[in-house]
Amino acid sequence: MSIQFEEPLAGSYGVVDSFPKDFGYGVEEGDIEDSPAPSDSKPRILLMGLRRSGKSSIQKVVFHKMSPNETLFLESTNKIYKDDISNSSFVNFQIWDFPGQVDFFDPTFDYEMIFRGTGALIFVIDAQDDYVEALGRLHLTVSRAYRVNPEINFEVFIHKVDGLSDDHKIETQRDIHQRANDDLADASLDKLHLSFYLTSIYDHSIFEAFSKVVQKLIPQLPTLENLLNIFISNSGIEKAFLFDVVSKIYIATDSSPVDMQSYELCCDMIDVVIDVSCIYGLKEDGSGSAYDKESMAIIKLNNTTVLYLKEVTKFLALVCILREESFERKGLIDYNFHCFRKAIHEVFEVGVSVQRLGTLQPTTPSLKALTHNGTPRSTV
Ligand SMILES: Nc1nc2c(ncn2[C@@H]2O[C@H](COP(=O)(O)OP(=O)(O)OP(=O)(O)O)[C@@H](O)[C@H]2O)c(=O)[nH]1
Repeated sequence: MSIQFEEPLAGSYGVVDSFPKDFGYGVEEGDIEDSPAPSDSKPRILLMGLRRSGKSSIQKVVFHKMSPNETLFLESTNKIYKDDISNSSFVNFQIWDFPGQVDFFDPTFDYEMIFRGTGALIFVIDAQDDYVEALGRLHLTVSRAYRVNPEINFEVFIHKVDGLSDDHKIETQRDIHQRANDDLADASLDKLHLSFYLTSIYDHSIFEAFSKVVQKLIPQLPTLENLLNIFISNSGIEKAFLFDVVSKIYIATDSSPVDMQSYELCCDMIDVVIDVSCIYGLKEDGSGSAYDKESMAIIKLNNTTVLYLKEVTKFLALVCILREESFERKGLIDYNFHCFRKAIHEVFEVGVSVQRLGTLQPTTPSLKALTHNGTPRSTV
């Protein structure tokens, strides 16, 4: 495997650990609050579930580069933990990690206000534990939330599946799916749609699941998908992902199916590029950024596959997989990329200026007027 980095590499040696975990991408350290401030207008993703189901671990691993083993030492959350993920002009949301024992009957817990501004509610179920109690909690939570705000996307993470065999995973998913939907049908809540994902922090499944949750909250998704389709079909590329570099969640991909291996390969490429850049790319005094306008890398694998990464915006990178033969027309690919990048910037600029005009606030109601594939739907 030959690796060709075109990142300007300064001669300094740094230590990866010295690299700030959020590397200046605007992710603020979370603040701990007793009660949420009503002025919070950013769309919210809520992480709920029983104690020790893995909520804080998910948040730390996906958004703060914590290694899965370190989560063993996480202490139990006993207040709502708000994490501002302002990592791009349109993926601009907050994650609220709830303590396991949220009590809906506690008068100080203003769940109506919380659910009203929520884009997605992720309910985490520990698949290695007996999940009967979790299912009861799931039903109580989603039915309450749905009554307050029927536009919330309800996402169920069947979590910690690393401990289960493949057969057991499928059986657990089927069983949880069946029981949760039966409970909803009994309560005449058939319109409430739950999406299920099998997840673990020990592999890429948690990033994949989070990618899908976030994509549903991006109004520009159909435009991004279209741009990616046009780009790959004119450049002989097999698969392209638009990645949020900090979290490694992909905010869009072309419309060909995603296979887990390609996604993992692209995630690994981001890790390699950022790590090498941190060690060799920063200035001697440690200043500079591991990811900037000049960031790009080409990795040729021994199976005639080429990986191609380029900076799109401060937060986003395009990562593509293509055959060696197609890469012979690198000039064409670079030119098409230039046009693609320009188009993406225009999409963002329009988004920002529309927000400035006040016609589209990044609040849940406008985000919710979308179907799962991002196309507009009439509100219920
Ligand atoms: N095997 C396995 N263990 C996990 C996974 N995710 C989290 N854990 C472990 O589950 C335990 C509880 O994780 P937390 O993230 O603290 O759980 P929590 O839901 O935030 O707990 P509370 O703060 O008490 O509500 C930790 O020991 C984690 O290491 C996973 O995907 N697989």
